[in-house]
Amino acid sequence: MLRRWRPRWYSCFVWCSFISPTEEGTAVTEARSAREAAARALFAVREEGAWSAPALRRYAAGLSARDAALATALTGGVLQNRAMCDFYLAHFSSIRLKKVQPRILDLLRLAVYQMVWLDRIPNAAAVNESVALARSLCHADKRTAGYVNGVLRALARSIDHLPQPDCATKAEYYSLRYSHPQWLTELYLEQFGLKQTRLLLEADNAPAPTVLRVNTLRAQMQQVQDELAAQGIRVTPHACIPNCLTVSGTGNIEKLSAFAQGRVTVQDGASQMSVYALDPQSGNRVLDCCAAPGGKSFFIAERMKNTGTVVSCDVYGHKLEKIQAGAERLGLTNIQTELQDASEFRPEWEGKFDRVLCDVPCSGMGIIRKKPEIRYKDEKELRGLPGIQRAILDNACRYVRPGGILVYSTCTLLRRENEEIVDWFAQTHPMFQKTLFSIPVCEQNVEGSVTLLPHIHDTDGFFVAKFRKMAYYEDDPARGNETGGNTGTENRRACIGECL
Ligand SMILES: C[S@@+](CC[C@H](N)C(=O)[O-])C[C@H]1O[C@@H](n2cnc3c(N)ncnc32)[C@H](O)[C@@H]1O
Repeated sequence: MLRRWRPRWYSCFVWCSFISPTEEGTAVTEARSAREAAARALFAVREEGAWSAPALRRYAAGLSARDAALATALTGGVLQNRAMCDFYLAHFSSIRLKKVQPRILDLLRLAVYQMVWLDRIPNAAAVNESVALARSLCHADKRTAGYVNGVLRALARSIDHLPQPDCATKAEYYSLRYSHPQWLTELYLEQFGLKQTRLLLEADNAPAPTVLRVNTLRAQMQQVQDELAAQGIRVTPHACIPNCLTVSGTGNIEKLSAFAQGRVTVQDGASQMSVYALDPQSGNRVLDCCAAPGGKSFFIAERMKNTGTVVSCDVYGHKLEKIQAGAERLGLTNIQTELQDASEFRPEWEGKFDRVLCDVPCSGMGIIRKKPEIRYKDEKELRGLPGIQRAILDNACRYVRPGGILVYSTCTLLRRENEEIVDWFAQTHPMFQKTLFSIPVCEQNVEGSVTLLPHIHDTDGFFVAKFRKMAYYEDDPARGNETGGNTGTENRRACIGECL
């Protein structure tokens, strides 16, 4: 029997309020109850591929804070336990789940989650509400409503002796128990082994901390901490990352004066680590080639004390507006946005940047804690990512000046998008050497690359690799060919072999 979890209202609310300030939704019908908001959000995730957090923000807009928190808990709970919900439903349903209307199945899951995982909601309320929602949101006829009622009442009668999973393999069991797709569980087992995989999957279904990074150009950490505490927000300095506060009970962060007036940015610790690895210096010229919505560009610009230039690119024009709005809010004038495909060469940028950050598009499997629906993305659609990542890295490395720094990062944990990419890069670009670096969340120095894990570092799952481009001898004839891209062994022999 699974442990019956108490709803964690408080963490759920934090999760709800984590919504990126730049994510916008279109006008939609506001729900009249927490369960309706949750149901509509689940429909939007499955039918439109929407992110649950902004969908919820839209549907729960007219609800009280308490009901909005319940809607968040229900939506997150179903997404985190969908496979287990289906396992129970399959046991009590007379119809194969594949044959059940998808929206009806969402409503059944919503009820099962309340009945099995939450202990403050009476089973009868969960059943009746789902039947009512089947009528109001799915126009269920008498037969369908009877089916929903029948399945859920049968489950309610067996609530204290529910069936147990009986799986042939660990991958199958973990996949079911933690509701992660089997392909992902298998890859994790291969990469991390049994114990670490279990801890990782568990962490993926746990609430994530909300980290605010203080904009030290505008305020000191203590000042912001006092300001937030005075507003009744639970706030503590981050255990190891400088100028960061871990907060809860914030409500909508965008509405806080500290946020609106640019004293803080919401940024997970992991995301900050690629900037620590990049180590931008005052006066540098930095290229952030996949920059939107801009979190890392902002931190780079702040670390450069608003000097030098950060060229922040994205392939989508509308996303550049988000970077511009964020820079304005934070008072950063050294950010310049450019619409640019990072895999297409800009000759005038060749060798012109002190630092280049490739925070590439990725499968996002490291941020399942914050976006639980990511796990349900179609694996086939993710297979093209390594090709895109290689093309971006292969091109962007050409912009690094000799002696300059190149950082590659992703918010995923899949080896094919991380280690395999940087190993390929190191082999095919001998001008670039993996470099030792230190970051606040790791006690030891990092040798070339690091994978951050939610259950170990209490950050998003993240990967960072750092390279330095070697320089040539002044009198070397090969110097004219210092593109860094596809440099051959001949050129490598001509390198100083040491970083400037
Ligand atoms: C992981 S996100 C970057 C997050 C960003 N660095 C931050 O910290 O806010 C990847 C970004 O790359 C952009 N992107 C995807 N393909 C790209 C390409 N070929 N060239 C440039 N940007 C691209 C996406 O639009 C997305 O905004």
